[in-house]
Amino acid sequence: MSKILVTGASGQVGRALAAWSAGCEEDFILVSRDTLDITDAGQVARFLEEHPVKAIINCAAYTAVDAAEDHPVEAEKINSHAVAILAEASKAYGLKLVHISTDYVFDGQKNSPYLETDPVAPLGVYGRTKWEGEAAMRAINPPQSVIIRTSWVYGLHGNNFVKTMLKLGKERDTLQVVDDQVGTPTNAADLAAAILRIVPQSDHDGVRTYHYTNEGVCSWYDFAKAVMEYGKLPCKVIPVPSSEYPTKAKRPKFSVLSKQAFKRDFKTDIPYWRDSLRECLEGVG
Ligand SMILES: NC(=O)C1=CN([C@@H]2O[C@H](COP(=O)(O)OP(=O)(O)OC[C@H]3O[C@@H](n4cnc5c(N)ncnc54)[C@H](OP(=O)(O)O)[C@@H]3O)[C@@H](O)[C@H]2O)C=CC1
Ligand SMILES: Cc1cn([C@H]2C[C@H](O)[C@@H](COP(=O)(O)OP(=O)(O)O[C@H]3O[C@@H](C)C(=O)[C@@H](O)[C@H]3O)O2)c(=O)[nH]c1=O
Repeated sequence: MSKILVTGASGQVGRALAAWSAGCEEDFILVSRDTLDITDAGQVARFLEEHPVKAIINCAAYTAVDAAEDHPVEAEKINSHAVAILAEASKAYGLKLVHISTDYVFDGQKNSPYLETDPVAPLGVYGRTKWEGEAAMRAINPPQSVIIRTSWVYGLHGNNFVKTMLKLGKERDTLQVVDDQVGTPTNAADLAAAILRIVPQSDHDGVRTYHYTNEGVCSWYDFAKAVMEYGKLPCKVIPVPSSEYPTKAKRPKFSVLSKQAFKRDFKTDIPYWRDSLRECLEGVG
């Protein structure tokens, strides 16, 4: 029976998909980099020759936003070139490719939610290489494929802002967090469920783009405060402007994504970010 291949399966979204796949009727092949390095076209082709795959969900990426500024070649290799490899392979074998992209393709100058059709203008290497990956996939145009852009993903596995806040919240009495960058957190489990809704969709040719995040809007400061509250940590969070928390890579000031297209096409509601965060942190504190 044909299976759904998940690449980058040891990352946080990959692990969330693995958790969902357990209760799913579909068969999955979950592979991490040591089994399938997606930057190696020969390896990808051999893997697809040897395994009965009908769709690929690509969760592999270079996601260290600041480190990418110093390692652009490595980021390009995984976020751009490897996406082209997967797209070519998907086209050659007639497979659907679901690829994940980011709010960091936008520059944050808008003040209403970004639509899938809005122009991109990434501020850093991570966003640029993710955009180049999207562009390569659209140019190759594998059948019935989807780019799903999301933002501020967290879960209890892997590296993410929530895990960082829980760690720092245990170590410190106060923490400064920027309040002039606004977006929407996304629980990796909710994202995994959204991706699994997309996989069977077959009403289009070529590549379609969707935005998917949790509902609502907040700053990183609001997000951090909520982590302390639901994680039952006494740490006081202090709002600061980005100028007081300098980072190697510039982040968008506003990166809220419109989810209207996803909600329309999949006729579904999306959980509010606070509800998903509370649920994720239940029992953690
Ligand atoms: N995290 C976030 O906030 C957001 C993430 N996204 C996108 O979602 C997707 C998943 O992100 P997330 O799960 O958070 O990322 P993680 O960094 O948690 O996981 C990425 C995974 O990719 C693997 N990987 C890296 N290079 C290769 C390679 N050459 N071949 C195979 N696997 C490789 C990594 O393996 P290893 O550990 O061995 O390096 C890691 O397991 C990415 O496309 C990301 O850009 C979009 C918006 C927000
Ligand atoms: C740890 C920390 C961060 N910050 C700021 C820095 C930054 O502006 C913001 C977010 O911090 P991080 O570096 O943890 O998050 P960052 O790596 O920028 O997260 C991004 O990751 C990539 C993969 C994505 O695709 C994006 O959607 C987004 O989730 O919070 C503080 O103000 N105080 C702190 O103590």
